[in-house]
Amino acid sequence: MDDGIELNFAPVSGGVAVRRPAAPKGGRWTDRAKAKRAAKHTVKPQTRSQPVPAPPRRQDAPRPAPVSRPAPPPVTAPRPRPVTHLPNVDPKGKAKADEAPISPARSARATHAPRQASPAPTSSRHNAPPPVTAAGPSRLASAPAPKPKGPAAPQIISSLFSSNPLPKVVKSDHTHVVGAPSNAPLDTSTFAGLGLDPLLVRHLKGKMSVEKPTGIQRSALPHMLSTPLDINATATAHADDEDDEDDYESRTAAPTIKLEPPRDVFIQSQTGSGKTLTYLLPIIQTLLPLSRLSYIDRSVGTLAIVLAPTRELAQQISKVLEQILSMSLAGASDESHMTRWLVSGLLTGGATRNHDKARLRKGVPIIVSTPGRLLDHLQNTASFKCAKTMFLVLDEADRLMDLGFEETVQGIIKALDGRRRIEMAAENGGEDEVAPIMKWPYWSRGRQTVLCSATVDAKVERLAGVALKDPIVFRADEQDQKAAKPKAVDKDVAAALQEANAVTLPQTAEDKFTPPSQLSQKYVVVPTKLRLVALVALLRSLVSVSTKGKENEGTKIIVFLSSTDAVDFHWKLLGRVQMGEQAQPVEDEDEPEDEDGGAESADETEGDATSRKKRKEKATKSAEEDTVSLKSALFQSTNIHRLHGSLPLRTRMASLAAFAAPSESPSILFATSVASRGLDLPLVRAVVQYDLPTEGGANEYVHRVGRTARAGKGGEAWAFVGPSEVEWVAWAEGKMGAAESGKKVRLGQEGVEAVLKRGFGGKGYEYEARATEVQLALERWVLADSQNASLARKAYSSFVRAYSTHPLEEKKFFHPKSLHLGHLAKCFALREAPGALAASSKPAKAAKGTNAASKKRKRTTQGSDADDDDEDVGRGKESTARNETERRMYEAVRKAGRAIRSGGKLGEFRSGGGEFQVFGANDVERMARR
Ligand SMILES: Nc1ncnc2c1ncn2[C@@H]1O[C@H](COP(=O)(O)OP(=O)(O)OP(=O)(O)O)[C@@H](O)[C@H]1O
Repeated sequence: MDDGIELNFAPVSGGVAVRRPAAPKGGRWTDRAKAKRAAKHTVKPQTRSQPVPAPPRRQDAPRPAPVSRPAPPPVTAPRPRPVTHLPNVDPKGKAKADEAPISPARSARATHAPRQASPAPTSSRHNAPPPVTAAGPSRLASAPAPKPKGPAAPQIISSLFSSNPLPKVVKSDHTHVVGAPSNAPLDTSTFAGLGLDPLLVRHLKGKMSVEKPTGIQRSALPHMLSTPLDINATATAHADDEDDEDDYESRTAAPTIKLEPPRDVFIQSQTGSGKTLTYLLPIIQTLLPLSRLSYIDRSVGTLAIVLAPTRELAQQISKVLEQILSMSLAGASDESHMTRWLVSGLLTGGATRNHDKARLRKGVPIIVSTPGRLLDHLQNTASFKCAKTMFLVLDEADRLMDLGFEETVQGIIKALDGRRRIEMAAENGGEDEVAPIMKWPYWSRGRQTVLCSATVDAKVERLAGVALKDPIVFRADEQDQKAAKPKAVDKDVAAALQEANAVTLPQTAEDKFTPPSQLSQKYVVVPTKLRLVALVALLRSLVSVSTKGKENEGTKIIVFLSSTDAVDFHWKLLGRVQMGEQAQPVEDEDEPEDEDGGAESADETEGDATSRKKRKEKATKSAEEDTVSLKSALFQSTNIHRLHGSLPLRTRMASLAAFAAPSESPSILFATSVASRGLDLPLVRAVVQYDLPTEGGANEYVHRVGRTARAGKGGEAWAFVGPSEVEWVAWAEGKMGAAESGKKVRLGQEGVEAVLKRGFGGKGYEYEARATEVQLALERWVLADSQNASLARKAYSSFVRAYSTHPLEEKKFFHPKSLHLGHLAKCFALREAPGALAASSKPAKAAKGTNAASKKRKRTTQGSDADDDDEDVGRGKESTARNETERRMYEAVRKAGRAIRSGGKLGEFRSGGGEFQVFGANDVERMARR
């Protein structure tokens, strides 16, 4: 039957890989043949039109149970024709009417009357599954939960939409307003007026399009630029010695210059307000004049260190630094020659230490580093010269604390102090014993520590206490400047605070976490089982926003998830899913033997087969790890990227670079909180918090939304909120402070129905059929391959685990007991909750368990078909069941359509019927509560 539907999906690409395994060379031919086979399996075609028949050897000697792979789908099973066309969404978010697809299910939907509000409880994480079904509610109440295992057990799945109304937008007395940009450059001052060197002013304007300072720059720069090195005094000292025959002698004889040590600085300002330039410009301006001194070169060692909590952030800061350091030195007011000794270096975990050491030996005047790697070099690299360090910057202080770097930072400070003492002592005496060294004239200037954070909490104050001495506090706000400028605290108070090892910042409204005023913050209340399709719908409408006329400004969106497993899963799922007739047939795990390998495989033992399988899995994993972008059939010409801390460094960096690169096409980045702090990704138009932060509360929320609406630009933030989590919204609003005093931060609610309609288009309730088709396609993808299924289960388990780690204060919104595990499975494209959840849903203890304990757990769960390590068990049965289930589900949807039509009048629509409203999750829920 042809329903006249045409395909309109972006072709699915195999993804862009960073590197592919090289073709094997040399060695025995058998080794080469094996390697070739492994490589072939690595890059596997995504679909096959027909299952490949198993080799005869396997037919003769069938493998012992358990069955480790699904049987191919029954060829004769009547498969309803799926919707193969999702209309594109126009910039206003409406699907074009003439593109509206037609399918039996959909045409039924298109004619039904609006649904009545049902008195039945709304489907939510709190509530039991909706009881109203075509087959009657009694079935739900009385039917025992189906057993997940065994060929005879029918796989029971739920339809997405029930007769219960979707959560409505709640009318509120307060309005959500988008204000004037609060982190934009100001028109009222100039960099030159703040005391910035004309060379830097020219470079900022000409090469970086930075013309006017932002609020925090205007506030902090005058103080931070006010303690220049007295180069003339040094130069004079040397000029006096000019006649010295031995220049080296004159260098060692340089006088010590008395300098007022600059006060430490605490910079607190909104995300995207330009804190990076606020501390980098003074460092460069202070060190730049040293370029005029002929005896200064890289061998002077390190003079400034910037610490950032993550590799991505360190790399980003290093890039900004390089950009500034690349400025032209010609045309300086003082005509004396300047040398290019001021270079920067990046030290992060993941890079080779030997490479770092070689650079450190040469000397790196400005270092950007992650804390662990820096401390490592301080402790183990003798050639690391850092005694003269004049600046230490702790960027993203709150993240440094969250990631547990307090002790590392303390260690770094101690090590720097130690090196400084030793070198000063060596200069002051012992010239006879050791080789004479250059005398450093700036010891008296000391080391200035700068601490930056967009948000301040008790942990940050503690770090400030550890790292800062008598700090001066800078904020973008005028009022705060006044309070902070003279002296943050008087001497006695400072002494007391120092003793207490804490710095207390002046209490103002700013102590609340302040998001940029121009940011449009929205939330949508989504029933758990609709989460995945609602995400697809939202992303479809966001990427469809036209960026015509703006060259290389394709929309960029970041989606935050709670675990690395969830990131991997959603990236792969949405990047690889295929729609309609393209949909994935079940993959036959057993590849036909390669001709070359035939002779060898005749002797192959079970052990060989196992190791071959392992090799194959390893090769696949490695190729997967290297892939940085995928193209999805769900979002036209959109690149999909991912970022999390478990990816190899090269993939993390490549993913980030690919996402950040200017491009015509839209891009989506699935990320964990690793992307929440400090990352400055241009053109991020929207941030979607699909999983609300499990750590860091409102603070983390503000950092995440701060990835958009930067430096005065607009942006929107979306939060997915479960029906049982709605009170979180008011709580989060209460934690945030508005940039303009007297105002409150409000999140505006958008209806889930509106989101679905915008994303899937169509008239009336057509979006339901389209959402259902998308859901089924996603579920098919999961079931098509054991690795996909494993990924889905892991993501599911990790979600539950992460969910239970919400801090006590937030437990009232995010209690694991309120999770409806059956519905939750749906949003991981699983048709039922994985049985292993009983073990994995006691997260706190299980996750913290010892290795031995986890090994024991693994052992005890072996053989269970839900265990990740043993996922293949029973897959064949599962596969057969899924096809049968899918067929029945389509049939039920069709029947609903027929019933509506046959009455000759519009009937009340009930999506799905009978079994499709029944969930098999009760048992699992009970297990999870144990
Ligand atoms: N004066 C300025 N004029 C225009 N753009 C600026 C100015 N200062 C900084 N920017 C730009 O604003 C963006 C955000 O800057 P930056 O990353 O330093 O913000 P931040 O305050 O450190 O944010 P976060 O707290 O999120 O780390 C960058 O792209 C930067 O180039």
